[in-house]
Amino acid sequence: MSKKYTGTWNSVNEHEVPKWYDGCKFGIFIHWGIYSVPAFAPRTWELGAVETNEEWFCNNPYAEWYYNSINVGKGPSYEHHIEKYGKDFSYEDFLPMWKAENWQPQKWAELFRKAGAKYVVLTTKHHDGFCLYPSEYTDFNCEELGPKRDITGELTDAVRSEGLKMGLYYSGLIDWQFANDPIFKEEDNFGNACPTFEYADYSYNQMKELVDKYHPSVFWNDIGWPKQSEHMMPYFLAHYYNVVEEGVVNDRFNGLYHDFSTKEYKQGEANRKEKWEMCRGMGLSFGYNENEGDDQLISVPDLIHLLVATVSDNGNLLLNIGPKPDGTIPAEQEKRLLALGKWLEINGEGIYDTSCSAHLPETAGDGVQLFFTAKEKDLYVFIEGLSKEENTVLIPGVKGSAETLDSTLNVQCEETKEGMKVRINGYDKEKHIICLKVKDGE
Ligand SMILES: C[C@@H]1N[C@H](CNC(=O)c2cc3ccccc3o2)[C@@H](O)[C@H](O)[C@@H]1O
Repeated sequence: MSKKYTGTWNSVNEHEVPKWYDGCKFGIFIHWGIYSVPAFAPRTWELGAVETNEEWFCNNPYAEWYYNSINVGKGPSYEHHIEKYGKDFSYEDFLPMWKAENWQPQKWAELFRKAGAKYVVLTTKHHDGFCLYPSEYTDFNCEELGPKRDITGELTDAVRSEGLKMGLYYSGLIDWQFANDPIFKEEDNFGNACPTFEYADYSYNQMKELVDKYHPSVFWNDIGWPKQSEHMMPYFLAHYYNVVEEGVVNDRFNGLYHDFSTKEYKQGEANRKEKWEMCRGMGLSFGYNENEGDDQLISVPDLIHLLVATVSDNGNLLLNIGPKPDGTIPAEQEKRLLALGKWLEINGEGIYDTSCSAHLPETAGDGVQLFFTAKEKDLYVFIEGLSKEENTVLIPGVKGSAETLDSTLNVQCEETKEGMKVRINGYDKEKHIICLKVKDGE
């Protein structure tokens, strides 16, 4: 019998992070919207690498911020818009160009499964206020306009038919249909956006209709929660957990509450003592950016490193894809998803359903890095930075014997007083990071 929550902080604070979320480790984020039509942003910085001041907002690398990037009236996106579309072409004029004519949600869901992802998070309403579902509270939605399909409903069905969990993203505190002054600095962004009770009611009702219509396993709120409805938060959470027993929420509700904390590119702190999630695009943008071709996206080795380093530190990786307006996924993004899936087919036992090991990451000499995960008493050792076919690596403080998850590798172990010395034969760089299993090694 599932617990019943009441609309009090005491009640909802009893909620625990469900095991499924911790065990999944890898999800797919999807930013798809009107902004996918212009698909333009300058390639500047990773969030968190520089101050989010006027220079950031006038050279925003996030293509999904196109509305604001032209609204600020200066910078590369503004100039691009004037040159390519002209001063009189509005953001909403892109809507008829978003046809999703080649969109096959089942193909997306199959690709996410092959990538080794276990959950998906789709933008249902980003900052531009356009809803990717038939909301009862606005006609500015994708059933009435643009694709003229229930994108959220169709993708939710496809994702669940492939055995993955479905999560929904909602821009809780920025909605340029309600407040569209150009944003030049953080304070405009988080503190003063949408300061009306009308918006607080609207967003509360939309968040509830998303829960009631789609029963999302993850409610991924962004930016913040309207101050005028902060007192309603326990009621929202109680309703969500009563309707979706396995539900989880992130930490972007004005710091009032979270099941898991988040990082975004270089912004945010991760504390391995609590569950956290890293989200980022494959380039510098979440929305599709035509300026980001194969050479500008994160490499496969760096992607595998990011997943291993995140999971070994008690995190999940929520990796974003930015689809094209016709509903196809850019080939350079698909290529990386399939490469990650191939690696996980061999090494996933050391990733999925593991917990943080007592062993901290460390270097093992010759540029070799070690990362650890655990599954009950078993220890998994990830070895990064091998370069030769034959390698000897010392794993400090680890006893017993190890087997490799990659059956094409040959591993011999020797116990020394410093730890386990392993000889690895058959390595090649296409294997990237390898994983050893040490029975009862944790
Ligand atoms: C997933 C991305 N989120 C961006 C907004 N980011 C945040 O609100 C944010 C980033 C962040 C990092 C650490 C802790 C909290 C945080 O909040 C949002 O502006 C982007 O367009 C994209 O949707």
